[in-house]
Amino acid sequence: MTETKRLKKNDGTKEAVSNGKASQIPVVHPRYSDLISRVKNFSIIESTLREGEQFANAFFDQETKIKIAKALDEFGVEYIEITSPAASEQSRLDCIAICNLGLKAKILTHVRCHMDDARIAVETGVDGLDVVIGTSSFLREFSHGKDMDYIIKQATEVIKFIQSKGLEVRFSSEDSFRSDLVDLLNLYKTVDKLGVNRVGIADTVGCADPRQVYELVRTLRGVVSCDIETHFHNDTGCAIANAYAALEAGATHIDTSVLGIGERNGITPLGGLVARMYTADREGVMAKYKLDKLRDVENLVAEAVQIQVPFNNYITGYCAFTHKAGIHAKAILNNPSTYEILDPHDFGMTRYVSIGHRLTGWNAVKNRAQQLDLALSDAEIKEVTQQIKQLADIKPLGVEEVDTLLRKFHHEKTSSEKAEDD
Ligand SMILES: CC(=O)SCCNC(=O)CCNC(=O)[C@H](O)C(C)(C)COP(=O)(O)OP(=O)(O)OC[C@H]1O[C@@H](n2cnc3c(N)ncnc32)[C@H](O)[C@@H]1OP(=O)(O)O
Ligand SMILES: O=C(O)CCC(=O)C(=O)O
Ligand SMILES: [Zn+2]
Repeated sequence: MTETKRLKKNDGTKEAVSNGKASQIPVVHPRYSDLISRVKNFSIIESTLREGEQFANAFFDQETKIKIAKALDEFGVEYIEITSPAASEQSRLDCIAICNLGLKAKILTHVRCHMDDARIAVETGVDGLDVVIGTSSFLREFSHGKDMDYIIKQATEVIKFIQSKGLEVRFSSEDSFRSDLVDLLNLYKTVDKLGVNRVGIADTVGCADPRQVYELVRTLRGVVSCDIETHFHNDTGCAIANAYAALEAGATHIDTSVLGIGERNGITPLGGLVARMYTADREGVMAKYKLDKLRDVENLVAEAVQIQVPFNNYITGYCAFTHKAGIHAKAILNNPSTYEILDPHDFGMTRYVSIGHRLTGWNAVKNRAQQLDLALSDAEIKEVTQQIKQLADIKPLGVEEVDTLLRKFHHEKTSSEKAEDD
């Protein structure tokens, strides 16, 4: 495997070169440039320590929670959301411990729309409470059994109580996309008038698509004056696209978790959201977040919940910046922007051009020979490429095997040239 070395200038792109590593990032503008878009001005509510604790494998002891909270803070997320202190005594103690860390990120806890939970939560030292209650007919009937009038009454009491403690309050409807729109807007209008900091929309079952998200958030944007938080489950693979659509429509806050962990198959992953937002506003995202810390926080969480970082993970997956086919390899070696929208170096990652397989082309082999300082003509490189392909038709070769073959080939060529000269 080989780091790219050669560069060619390509007009119309920005070029940055260091140690043979080139990045030519095309300037990609968000599709919607209208004034309500918050694509360039959003905050992350990082919920690994709340939604993430709902992941099947998650058991976070206090030490682990603290490590994760510190790593998220270091990365630069604006908010860290933690499990309700009403869940258990240890959850309450952990909540207090995290509040006492003095992190830059604001600490929120997530509670049912219930005075019992709110009373416990306001005593923990959090900066704010994320209050939630189901509004779809499914949840009204089968979860809490309350009608909309009751929800409004309960919400009013809980919100006023939290405000009386001087804390930030967000009010959210669970299962928003299967809730009645009139009910929903009526509820949000009421809580907006009460002066909540944010209202939240949650795609609790992962049923929404980006167009539905855009329409609902845009409608809501016209109805409330407070900030709008959004939360997307990934059951049907739309969690990142939905988050982006929400921002385009004027949402201000996006919920994430590291590697997307959460109930069932989880929510918008932090890394995936960052990848998406970077393509829309590279400078803004690089200024807000320490992108080279992403891998550390993902490794930390992966270890804590005993999973592997998926091979195709956004940014940090082991092959996220590996280029294999000959056509790709040639172009990448000339200009990485040909097949990369993310510059690996911005994330502390490295690009690889994989050789030693039957899809290898002579340009990639030439690059490797140059790295090994083996002077070979183009014709010779093409000859040895055929040898590599023949062997790789039987089984792929490791980089060491390719190197050995190249060295041997070079040695034979130079020895025979020398013999001819003598
Ligand atoms: C979509 C989401 O992810 S929302 C966040 C989910 N998070 C959690 O559930 C946090 C962890 N949960 C827990 O530890 C427990 O469920 C607790 C402490 C919150 C409640 O525990 P229990 O009192 O034993 O109740 P249980 O979990 O069986 O049922 C939930 C109760 O909350 C009620 N409820 C459910 N949602 C809400 C809500 N948003 N607001 C108010 N009450 C609610 C239900 O009606 C039920 O009440 P019941 O005791 O009268 O039947
Ligand atoms: O509080 C919220 O907005 C979201 C709650 C939640 O996890 C969900 O609805 O999936
Ligand atoms: Zn959720």
